[in-house]
Amino acid sequence: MPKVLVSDPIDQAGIDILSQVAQVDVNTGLSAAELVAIIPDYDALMIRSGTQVTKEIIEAGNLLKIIGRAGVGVDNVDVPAATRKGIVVVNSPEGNTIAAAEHAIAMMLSMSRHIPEANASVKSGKWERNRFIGVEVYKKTLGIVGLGKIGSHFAAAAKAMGMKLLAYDPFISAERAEQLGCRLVELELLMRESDYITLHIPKTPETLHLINAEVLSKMKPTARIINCARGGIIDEAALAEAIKSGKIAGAAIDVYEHEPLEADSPLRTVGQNIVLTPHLGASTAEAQVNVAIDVAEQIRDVLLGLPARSAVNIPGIFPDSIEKLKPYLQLAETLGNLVSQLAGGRVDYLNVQLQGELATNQGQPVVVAALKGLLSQALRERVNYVNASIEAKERGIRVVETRDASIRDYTGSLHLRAKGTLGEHTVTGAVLGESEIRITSVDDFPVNVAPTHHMLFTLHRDMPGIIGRIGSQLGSFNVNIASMQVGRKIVRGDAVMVLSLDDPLPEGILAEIIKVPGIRDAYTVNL
Ligand SMILES: NC(=O)c1ccc[n+]([C@@H]2O[C@H](COP(=O)([O-])OP(=O)(O)OC[C@H]3O[C@@H](n4cnc5c(N)ncnc54)[C@H](O)[C@@H]3O)[C@@H](O)[C@H]2O)c1
Ligand SMILES: O=C(O)[C@H](O)COP(=O)(O)O
Repeated sequence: MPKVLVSDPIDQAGIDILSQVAQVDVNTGLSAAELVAIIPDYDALMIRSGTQVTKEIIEAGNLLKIIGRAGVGVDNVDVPAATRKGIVVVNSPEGNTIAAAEHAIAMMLSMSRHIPEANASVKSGKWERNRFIGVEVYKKTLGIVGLGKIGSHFAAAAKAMGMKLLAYDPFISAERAEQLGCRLVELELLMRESDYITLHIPKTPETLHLINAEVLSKMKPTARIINCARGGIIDEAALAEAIKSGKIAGAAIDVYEHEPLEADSPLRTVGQNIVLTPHLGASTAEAQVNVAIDVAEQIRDVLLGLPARSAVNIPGIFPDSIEKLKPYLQLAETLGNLVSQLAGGRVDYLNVQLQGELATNQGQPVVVAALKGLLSQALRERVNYVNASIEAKERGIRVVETRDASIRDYTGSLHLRAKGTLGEHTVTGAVLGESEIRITSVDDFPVNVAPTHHMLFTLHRDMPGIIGRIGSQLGSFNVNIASMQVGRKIVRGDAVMVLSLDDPLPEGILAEIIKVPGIRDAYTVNL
């Protein structure tokens, strides 16, 4: 039974799903060294934002197949290191969207009406009505930085509260922003014109300290900023200084550059114009059930050998297309493996052509599958859908994807051309019915054969007696032929022979086959 380590608090709903297929160990609060020590025993790791999944932990995880982040942000996972090791990283992109947006809205209103201090004041026995005069958000301008899932939900609620909306998001079209009632502007204008600024962007090298002293200095002295996205997007020292010096009116912060927030953080000294919560954006009962189920299901699927629907490091495989593409991924992998053996291993060029109906599909997953097959002879089980592209790049394989929807020999077909130490070779394949894979051409000679474990391909002159001679040769080595097919373009010209064998070809027999008169070349292939 596979083993799953759960190293952050996860809702029981997720544990129950995992327990059906794995031994689940919940062990929270581990140090990095403790994790490095125990991770070699585990096939999967399930986390929230509390566990820093470093390169050292990933490298120690020799059985690890998947890291599941029960939430959105994967900035606490060294994703490149996981990709390199072929470990799929999944998250729950939508499970806590509403929770995070509602928390940001709550932070905006709390800060505007001094709710945290008023609450503390009443609980301490006071009745200070004049001390807590707030401001309204109605008719104020809200600047949303990052108009993705959470930013969009905030926009809808803010619009309903009568706010005017600006948005900065270089990856969103003006039309989309308009649909959400936002005017898309540059960051500087947003900082200058907004009364409230709310951040909903990922933490990346580009967004680290995006909101620094200079950017804060553009804000109105009456403006307030909310960060329920990620710590580190705002420079905390600069923020504390801007509020203390009256350059801006206040801030509401849920996330910090270092979590838990250090005891001596400058943010703790700002006083009443800042509202701080301990990373509670996703902490609702509903969101925790959503993310736990979402990620546990993906871990379960990957442990069962099925694809994950929200993998962050498998390029371009979208959940709704996985089912439809599955037989073509298998076809691409088989053809990649076949063409690499025909081309003699060390391939330096691969062209993947999607033909017919397949040409209208996402190409990237098919290309990745072809690369996985291509590299499988060299890397065996070390190559998978996660690291195939990186491994190919590192080996200097030039990969070109082309499409030709006009080729209609089959509903959809795939043509691979590879150049390696044995020259350039091509193979084509198609899927018949639901999932039957066929090799439909080899070096542009038409055939129609199902791939099998042990195969022999020959290039020969189409002349009488040659098939018999090959059959006798194989017979003399006690190799049984399961099926045989010849493909030719013209009578008595060149032809290919494709034989499926029940046994692997013994050492030395290929050299004998090549000696048969009329045989130009012969290749053994193990799929
Ligand atoms: N506080 C919490 O507990 C909590 C909960 C959930 C999510 N989050 C965080 O909220 C953030 C947003 O999550 P989401 O689900 O809306 O993500 P999302 O991917 O749907 O949206 C992010 C948006 O940011 C935009 N963006 C990326 N780089 C940008 C840049 N440099 N400048 C401006 N815009 C940029 C993207 O185009 C996208 O539209 C993430 O950082 C996530 O980790 C925090
Ligand atoms: O990115 C997220 O999903 C949030 O930051 C939530 O983090 P958490 O799971 O640790 O609450």
